[in-house]
Amino acid sequence: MLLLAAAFIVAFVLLLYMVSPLISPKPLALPGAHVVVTGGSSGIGKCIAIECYKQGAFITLVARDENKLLQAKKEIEKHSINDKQVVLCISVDVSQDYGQVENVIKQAQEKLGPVDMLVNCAGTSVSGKFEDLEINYFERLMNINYLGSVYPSRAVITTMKERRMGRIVFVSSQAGQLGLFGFTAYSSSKFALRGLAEALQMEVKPYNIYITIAYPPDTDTPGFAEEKKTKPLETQLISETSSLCKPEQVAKQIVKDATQGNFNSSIGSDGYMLSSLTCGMSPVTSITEGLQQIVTMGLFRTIALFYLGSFDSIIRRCMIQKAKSETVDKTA
Ligand SMILES: NC(=O)C1=CN([C@@H]2O[C@H](COP(=O)(O)OP(=O)(O)OC[C@H]3O[C@@H](n4cnc5c(N)ncnc54)[C@H](OP(=O)(O)O)[C@@H]3O)[C@@H](O)[C@H]2O)C=CC1
Ligand SMILES: CCCCCCCCCCCCCCCC(=O)[C@@H](N)CO
Repeated sequence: MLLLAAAFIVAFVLLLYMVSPLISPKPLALPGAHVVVTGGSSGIGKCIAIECYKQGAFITLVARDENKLLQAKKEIEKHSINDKQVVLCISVDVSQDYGQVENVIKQAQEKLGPVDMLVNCAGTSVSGKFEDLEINYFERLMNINYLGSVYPSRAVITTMKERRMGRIVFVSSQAGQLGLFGFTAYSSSKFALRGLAEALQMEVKPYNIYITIAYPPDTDTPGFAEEKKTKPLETQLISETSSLCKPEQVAKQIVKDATQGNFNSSIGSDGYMLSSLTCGMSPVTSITEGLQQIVTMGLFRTIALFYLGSFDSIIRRCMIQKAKSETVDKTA
């Protein structure tokens, strides 16, 4: 009986591997490709642009501040591998007006040809307790992190579908896989990207277009330095569970996953566990990935329960600490 079950499982796995070419996309060749990176003037976005440029791509950088854009352009151009490569800069706020964003994409396509890969990396974060966050932050983060990814994607999708090729990357966050203390506004805007990515992937897969959603942990960037200034202690302590990454490292992983057409892009062992644990109904891009999810889910849920327990105790300890220092203040 046991033997029969084992034989059945082996046959099943073999069958899966036989159909695997059907679900594994052909990698995108970066040499000569046109890659648009929003938020390409700083941090992770800039490193993604450098990584693509090093592999021979033509780059369009999109962000608001023109000086930062020019600075980044100079830095990226140091990594050229041939004298035909171009870095184009366009200044626009991706979160404001769809018409503006559509124009910018048109300009970029006129100069450097149709977009082969769009990386939506413009984004920002604010942390604080739900009742302390100014109410307009909830709108602002949705505008920048969510709509700021919808607009550029919407502007490139028709041409991608016509050409039967393309890649679109959304940069979410580990805080887009689990909601955590201090991130009521940020986490929701990053979770929204997951819904967008899944729905869009289902629509565009028959057109040979592949979507990647990346979930980086804390990454050492100018944006992160800014965020640290106002981060609640609880958020900081919980976030430290996951290690601090270098933007170059995160960028390399994202570019690799995007060119290969992987739906999920994560980094590190906690990134791997989180992605496996939260895979839900997201598409798989390889049989190995699917099998790993099936086998590890129960184990990772068990580990997750311990993490959740430790997060609760961090929050409780912070509360006690605060209460203590308040009574000291009163008696002083
Ligand atoms: N660093 C981290 O710890 C992590 C970051 N992430 C995500 O990665 C992405 C990049 O983060 P990071 O590199 O730290 O960020 P940075 O703050 O270093 O860079 C953000 C980039 O986005 C641009 N940008 C911001 N708002 C807009 C806008 N409205 N329109 C156009 N461009 C805009 C900025 O340029 P300008 O201001 O000139 O417009 C800049 O180029 C974000 O989406 C972030 O949420 C995810 C997980 C962890
Ligand atoms: C099996 C289960 C494993 C569980 C591991 C849990 C790890 C949780 C850490 C959450 C870190 C959130 C980082 C957000 C980074 C970010 O987006 C901001 N820095 C934006 O600037």
